[in-house]
Amino acid sequence: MKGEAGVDLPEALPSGPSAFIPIEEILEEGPAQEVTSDTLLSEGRVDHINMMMGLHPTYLTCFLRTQNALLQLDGPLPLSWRHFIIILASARHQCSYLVQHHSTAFLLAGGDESWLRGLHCAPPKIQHLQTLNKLLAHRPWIITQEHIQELVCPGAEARWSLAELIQAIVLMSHAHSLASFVWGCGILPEPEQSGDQSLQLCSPTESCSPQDKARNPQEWSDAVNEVQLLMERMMMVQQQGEEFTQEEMVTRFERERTESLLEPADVQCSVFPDCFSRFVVDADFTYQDFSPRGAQSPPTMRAQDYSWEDHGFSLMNRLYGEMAQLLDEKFQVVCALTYHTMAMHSHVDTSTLRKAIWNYIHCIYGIRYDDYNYGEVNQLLERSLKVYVKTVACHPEKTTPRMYFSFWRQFRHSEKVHVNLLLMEARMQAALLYALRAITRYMT
Ligand SMILES: CC(C)C[C@H](N)C(=O)O
Repeated sequence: MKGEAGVDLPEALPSGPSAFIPIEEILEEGPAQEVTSDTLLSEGRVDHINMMMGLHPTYLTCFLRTQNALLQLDGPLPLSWRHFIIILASARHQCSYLVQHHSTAFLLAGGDESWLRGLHCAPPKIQHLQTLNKLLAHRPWIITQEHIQELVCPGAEARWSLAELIQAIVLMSHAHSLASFVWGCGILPEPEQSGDQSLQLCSPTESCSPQDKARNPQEWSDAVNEVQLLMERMMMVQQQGEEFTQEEMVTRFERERTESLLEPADVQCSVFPDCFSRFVVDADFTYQDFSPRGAQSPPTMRAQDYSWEDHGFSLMNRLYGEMAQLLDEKFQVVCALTYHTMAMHSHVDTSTLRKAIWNYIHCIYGIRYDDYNYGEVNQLLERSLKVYVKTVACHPEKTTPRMYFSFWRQFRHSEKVHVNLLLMEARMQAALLYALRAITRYMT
């Protein structure tokens, strides 16, 4: 940018709720008024996360209901503990927004200030959650009944009851997925958080101006054609009546899974700033892809062997009934969410596309649906979208503005936020399924 004297002026730092989405577009698109009136009054004000989710009010309502039940209603864990668990979980994804917000809430709930010096200052019982926190965040498929047993077995020092443990598990996976949302939407610190320099450094400060989006006529018409092409593919997928053998279906799943290994290569752990490392043990432990079909490849979880609807829900219902209902509703709402729009088009059936996104995330987490043809993922999700989805779901802290802007260049921001909702819920469900399966095995 040139000033009057032709001197280069620094671009203004992004302000508002998101580094990726101009505030005007959020206010324009979002039915902020409605949302602020009822749901948010209790919160006192609308924070950046809620403003973003407010682009999808139906979802926001059930999200807040769940979050409120988790953090404020009666439950086995003391309120301050719940905030502390969220801090531990969000630190794994270097999410300063959540660490800071819940540090304040922790103190307000009467938490002991010294715990904020680091995990080692918290009681051993909380420290013992570290392993599960780490696995839930990065490789939930490794969780076994032994991990559960170590925490709840009657002989264990500082033992967890199953009721407490299930609440802690929901809190951790809630925080991990919310960290994905924060990074995926480029959520900026709240005004009162900005003062803390050490945390500010860890937030997405780089932003892209709208000019970075396709603006010249050629690029624009390419973009329009891309949407057209995608819609044609969606129609094709819907009409395909072809039947494939089970073997072919498995091969297609494996192909997607293996190809996803080739996505973001730069996943080496960068420096872990101190504001997070004090809450994290074994910081180098991150998402590790399944090795391509071979010796150590962990077995796929087949959805018909363990699914939320048939297995996870009923176990959770026994151990933490209100939460099971709330989560179930949230999953249903997010899966059904549609405005029948695609960028500049309306009256479109987008179910195949939304399903492909959901199933792709489960595929990255090793969950396979027997009756789903993974060829559809390949036909409907362009490479830049896959890169973005995989990064936000597995390594959210590596999300860059470039990734956000490169996929679906002609779609609305609210549609990209919609992708993030699918992403965070699919991720949360995947992690919960593995944890619940381990509890089932422990109990039987
Ligand atoms: C994620 C988006 C493509 C969703 C689409 N706008 C719909 O309303 O269904």
